[in-house]
Amino acid sequence: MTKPLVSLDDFEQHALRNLDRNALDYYRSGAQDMITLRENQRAFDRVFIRPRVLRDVSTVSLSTTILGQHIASPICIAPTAMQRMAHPDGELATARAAERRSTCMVLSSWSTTRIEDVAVGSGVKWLQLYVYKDREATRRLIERAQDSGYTAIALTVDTPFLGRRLPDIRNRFRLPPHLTMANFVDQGKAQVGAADNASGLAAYVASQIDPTLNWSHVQWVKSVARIPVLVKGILTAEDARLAVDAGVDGIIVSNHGGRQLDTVPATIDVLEEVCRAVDGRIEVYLDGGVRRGTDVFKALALGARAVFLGRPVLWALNYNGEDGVVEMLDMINEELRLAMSLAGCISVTDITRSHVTIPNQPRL
Ligand SMILES: Cc1cc2nc3c(=O)[nH]c(=O)nc-3n(C[C@H](O)[C@H](O)[C@H](O)COP(=O)(O)O)c2cc1C
Ligand SMILES: CCCCCCC(=O)C(=O)O
Repeated sequence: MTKPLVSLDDFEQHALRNLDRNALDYYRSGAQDMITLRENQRAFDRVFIRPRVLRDVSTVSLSTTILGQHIASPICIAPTAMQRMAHPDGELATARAAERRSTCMVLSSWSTTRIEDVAVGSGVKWLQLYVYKDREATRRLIERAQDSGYTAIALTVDTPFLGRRLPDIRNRFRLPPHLTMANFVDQGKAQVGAADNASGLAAYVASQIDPTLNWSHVQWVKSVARIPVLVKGILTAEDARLAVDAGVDGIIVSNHGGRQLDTVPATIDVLEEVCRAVDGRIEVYLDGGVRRGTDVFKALALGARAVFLGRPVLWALNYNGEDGVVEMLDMINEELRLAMSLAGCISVTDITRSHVTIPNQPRL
């Protein structure tokens, strides 16, 4: 008899046995020594919950809103590239699972399924954006997303160059030839082939992505988009203030899952700093290392409106496609519901700073 999966880590263990080396290493790795990658998860263990008791938790609701749109839970899906390496149904399966659980999915610019094909059903969808050297190609992505019903653009700001991911260099990472970066098929930018002594991805980024990325690009994206624009990849109070000044609609506190600059802090360690700088003027979200309902609870207590899951979605896709992602979302949502119940919170707005403590850390 097969053992039931009981935690998000079990989905990863399945993928470790099941995925080919090229895809597994690409999905799993972080940059350089992977210090930030490990910290993202470990840092949650240094935050402790201060539960309140005797508060009638017979009915607990996880529902909330992001940018004014209703979602059933503050656990959403981060953009991850090339999901059809994990399962043949790739991004379409993820979108259907997100819709079944009434949560938000952010589609990567680098999806292996077209923006229009993922725009199925009525689920909340945002498009993650990379700024190409070819500005018209970038403009077309924004326009295609808004024409297809996506309700926000998440501009990734931490990737003017690709982080150095050693396993991908060793493997000479390439996108399997039966797959494409589907949004770019008509523009000759859809293949990521093997490169000599390098990750094919790093070579692609160096040739296509605009390394001059700066705040004027944020203004440009805002001028093209008729939908809200967020910045993904903010880690400091200084940049959070600049983001508010730039008029963006939200910030995703993210270190790209530890895949860009190694040794930057864990996201949960900088969340409060960013939230204080923002001071409620726009919504702040977090991704990176969220694997438990208690992690979600801690992020909400420290100021996040919602959190986004990256790798767990890929492991769940690989495990069982759309149903696998639903199973994974149900698991972490039930963990959150239990954490809220045992901490005396019946709605996400009940979760406050007073529900967590970080021993040995001076309060900001
Ligand atoms: C395989 C993989 C691909 C990713 N692709 C993208 C991407 O295309 N765009 C982006 O902004 N972030 C991308 N990310 C970063 C995620 O959006 C997110 O920041 C990160 O995975 C969160 O950390 P977690 O994996 O620990 O949950 C990717 C992450 C992984 C693991
Ligand atoms: C412009 C950088 C592209 C990176 C592609 C996907 C990604 O974000 C990753 O982490 O891998």
